[in-house]
Amino acid sequence: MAAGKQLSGAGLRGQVAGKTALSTVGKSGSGLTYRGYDVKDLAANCQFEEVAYLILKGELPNQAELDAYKAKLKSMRALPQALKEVLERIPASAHPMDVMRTGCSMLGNLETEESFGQQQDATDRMLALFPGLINYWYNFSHNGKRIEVETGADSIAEQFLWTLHGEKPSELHTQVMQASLILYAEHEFNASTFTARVCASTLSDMHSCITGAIGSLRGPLHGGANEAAMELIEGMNNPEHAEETLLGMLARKEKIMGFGHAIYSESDPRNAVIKEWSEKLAKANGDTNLYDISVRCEAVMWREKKLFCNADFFHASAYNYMGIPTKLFTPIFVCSRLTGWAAHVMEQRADNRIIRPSADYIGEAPRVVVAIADR
Ligand SMILES: CC(=O)SCCNC(=O)CCNC(=O)[C@H](O)C(C)(C)COP(=O)(O)OP(=O)(O)OC[C@H]1O[C@@H](n2cnc3c(N)ncnc32)[C@H](O)[C@@H]1OP(=O)(O)O
Ligand SMILES: O=C([O-])CC(=O)C(=O)O
Repeated sequence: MAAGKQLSGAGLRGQVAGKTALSTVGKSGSGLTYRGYDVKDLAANCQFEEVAYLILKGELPNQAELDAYKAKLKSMRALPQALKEVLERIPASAHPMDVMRTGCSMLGNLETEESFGQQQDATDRMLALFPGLINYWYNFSHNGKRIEVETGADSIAEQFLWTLHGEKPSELHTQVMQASLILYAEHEFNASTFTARVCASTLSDMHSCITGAIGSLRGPLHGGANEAAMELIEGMNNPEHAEETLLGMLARKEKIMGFGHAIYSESDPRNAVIKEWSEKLAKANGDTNLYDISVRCEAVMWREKKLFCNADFFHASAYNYMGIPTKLFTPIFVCSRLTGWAAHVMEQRADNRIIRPSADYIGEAPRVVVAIADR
């Protein structure tokens, strides 16, 4: 269990709900490790596929294993025709997280996981296909274009940006996306992962577990916070306006998205990494205003409330600098957290008991049914 923050009360906070060998969160108030490796070390030295391999299989791959894994994923990018047809029927007004949820569920109809022996292949297929899935829908519904998802992209990071923008991304953008996917990959018993594990505990199939997890991640208190943070900062003209806006919101007791965390007490270790990339992108773009606004928000929130940026806050400006539409922010989180979700499903299956907690009853005392004519 994570330690560091006072954890008690509603929302199952502080209650151990199972065991995991996948990650530790907030052990010393701020740390995050995947299978024993510090997330900052991984983000500085690895590609996302190495980290996905680590989370799913237990160890970092050697070069030959990584090459084979990337080649496998590359060969699994094509979208089935029936899935394309479903995506083409979803309107442009739909939320992309609903598109992800439907796309994942449809894939489960077309390529059903028939036995647990197929769990790794089912996961790899989703890892390979999700970036193309969301960007196929986005380009078709917004620009009337049927894109080619079998690109020459070398990695999942490159594949996402390539299928979105229709061209090979810059080295800088690919690097940022690699880091971002690594930072979001795994986080112990967060709401969406716990959803996946509850579903897995009934011995359900992988696509059902992931579809449920996508629904949980969608909310603004969880993954949806990166989009909500963007909507907040894009309404701020400059750092002074940012300060004024936040003070007003705090006075009205409004929640500021992208700040605070259920487990961390001092800081979110992912923030420093994505903040640094956001600054680099700002400088490369020759316009640091959005970054400067974000930095001021961070200072005001700490000064006023001792609330720190979580992983989502500086992702907003970083993604925006890369020309990613705001409503696609949370689907990127899906493309990454899929690794953690699937690994938790596998871990749950390996030592399963159906998850079925109890409730304190607070309803009516026992009573008898009164005939309908007498009510
Ligand atoms: C990838 C992720 O999913 S990271 C999380 C993304 N979510 C967000 O950024 C949404 C904004 N943040 C929040 O809503 C919360 O901080 C959560 C949901 C992340 C954690 O919730 P909790 O564990 O219940 O928060 P916590 O117990 O630390 O809250 C303590 C107090 O700070 C307040 N608080 C916490 N976060 C914020 C915030 N972002 N803005 C304003 N006040 C806040 C709470 O309302 C609470 O006040 P109260 O005691 O008067 O009721
Ligand atoms: O752990 C949590 O509560 C939220 C989460 O998934 C994350 O921060 O990545």
